[in-house]
Amino acid sequence: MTTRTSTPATHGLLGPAPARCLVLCLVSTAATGAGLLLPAALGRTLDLLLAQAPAIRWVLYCAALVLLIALLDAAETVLGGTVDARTTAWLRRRLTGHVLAVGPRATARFGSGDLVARLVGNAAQAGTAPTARAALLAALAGPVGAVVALGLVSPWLAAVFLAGAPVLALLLRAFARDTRECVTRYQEVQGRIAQALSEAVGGHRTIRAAGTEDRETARILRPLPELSEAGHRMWQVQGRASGQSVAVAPLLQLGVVAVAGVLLARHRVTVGEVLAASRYAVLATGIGVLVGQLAGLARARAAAGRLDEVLAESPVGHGERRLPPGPGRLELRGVTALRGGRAVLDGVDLVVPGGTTLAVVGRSGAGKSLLAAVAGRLAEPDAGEILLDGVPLRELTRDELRRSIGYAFERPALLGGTVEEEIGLALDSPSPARVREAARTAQADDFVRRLPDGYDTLVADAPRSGGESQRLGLARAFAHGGRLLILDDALSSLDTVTEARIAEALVNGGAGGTRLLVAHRTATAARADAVAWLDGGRVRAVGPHEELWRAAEYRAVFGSGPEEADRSDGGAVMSHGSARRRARGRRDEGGRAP
Ligand SMILES: Nc1ncnc2c1ncn2[C@@H]1O[C@H](COP(=O)(O)OP(=O)(O)OP(=O)(O)O)[C@@H](O)[C@H]1O
Repeated sequence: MTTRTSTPATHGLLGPAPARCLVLCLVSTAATGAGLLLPAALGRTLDLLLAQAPAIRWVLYCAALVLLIALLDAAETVLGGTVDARTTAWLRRRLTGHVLAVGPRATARFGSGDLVARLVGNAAQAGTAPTARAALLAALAGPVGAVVALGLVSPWLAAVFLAGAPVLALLLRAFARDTRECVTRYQEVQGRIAQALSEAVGGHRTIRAAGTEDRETARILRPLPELSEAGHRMWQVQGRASGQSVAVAPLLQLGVVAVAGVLLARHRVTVGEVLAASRYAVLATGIGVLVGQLAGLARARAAAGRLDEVLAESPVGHGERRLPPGPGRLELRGVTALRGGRAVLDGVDLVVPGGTTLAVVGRSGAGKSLLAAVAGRLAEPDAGEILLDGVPLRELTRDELRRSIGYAFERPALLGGTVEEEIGLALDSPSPARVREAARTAQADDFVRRLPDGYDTLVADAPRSGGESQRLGLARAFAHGGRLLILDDALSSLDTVTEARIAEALVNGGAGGTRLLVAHRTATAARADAVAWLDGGRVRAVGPHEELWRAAEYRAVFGSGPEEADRSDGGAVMSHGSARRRARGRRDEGGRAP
């Protein structure tokens, strides 16, 4: 079985565009190098001018260096921007693909709002990591080069600086640690706010209906004080580091210049070298630049850490096998699925012969939807096996699995594009004829034709009721045409006439293959070849609906009391064969509950 392993979001030190990042490092370091040459050139020029020697060449050198620094800075800005953009795009692509490969587990663990915050905000921050590293490298090269240059002017000058350097190093270390802590907290609180906001946006009708807008606003923004505290702490840490550096750096610069003055008095250095030394002392103590770069890197690394948490969720693995030719026989062997610490499905054994329809019924919470999810590998069982035509689903390739099993849900997600594209979503090259045929089977053709642009109407511009959305979802499942079709309560919003027509088309082969229907209506159960009665996560009985109907507890699943059962013997309680015949002749009765 193949599983993808996750590599960190930061993708090594150079990110996903290593060549560009390397060029950026070189350009940044070259700019720093040019900045280091400038004081030496200025000192030399000053010495020549003081000695009234020809200095034009050195003046030109200085001008060329200034021009070079400006050009390198510009190149650094452009390269940095493109590396940031490419890295961010790469991270977003990778994260999006990973979240979809992990499936509902990712949303269950992080929440959709928090995931969006990570994909949008944190990916952009983490995308700056390679440039932040390059900038820090160049920023470090400045002080290191400046100390070397001081040593070249006079070892005494370097010694003065190095005596005070440990204090600066300690300051930077404490700053990096504190910044990482508060930035991580800040981003985590932002994620919580995003999560609460996404819940509120999803439930805005409920909030409006309950008139709890103010309470909801307060709930979304409840973490604001925490966010503010983390933000203030961030500024405090930065301010303290800058303040301390302001106190320490000038003392070191003063020390260097004082020693340079003494050396000048003893004719050990020239006036130009004193000028150069004073500039190198400023460069060597350039902690302010380092503070900024370190803060940027801390933000990027904290954000990358949040992306790594998502990447650590392992995606669903798939096998290498394909299905042999077959009718679509579905078999569940000892399937157990635990949710919230309890067995929602408990040792389920079930066989759906190829080409037949099985209705799954049971009280609310009996585990029907989980069974439907597990049967098509939208969810994983904790024990047991699910086989399609004798092959365990987990051994199938992803494409084979999705090609073979179609789904329709109670509330289908319509993902954008036109109605035509939506119905043909699962097909590589959906033909208009197939899309229209599926829409007709799903009783969706009429209302789609009435849309402003018919099948070319954008889903977002297609006003539709819950039942119409359900029919589009059904059309999508019918167009799919796999050997197994799973309908999880996908007829629940339809009027009884429409439901009867679709159910009729389903069981009479309009959709082909084997069908597993989660059903709440007796009429649907009556049409199926067999019914699996699920009770507390176990299969209580499997048989034709009219046989099961004799049990009062089975009738109670549909909310039918004994009197209703007595009245029902000419209604939905009939052999599935007779149900089909009746449905064909008197479709308007198809959905009537007994
Ligand atoms: N991720 C989960 N964590 C905890 N419990 C869960 C989870 N998913 C499902 N359950 C529980 O499993 C039980 C079965 O859920 P399921 O949706 O399969 O029921 P159902 O039979 O389809 O119900 P209904 O007819 O109301 O749709 C429920 O009690 C539900 O709360």
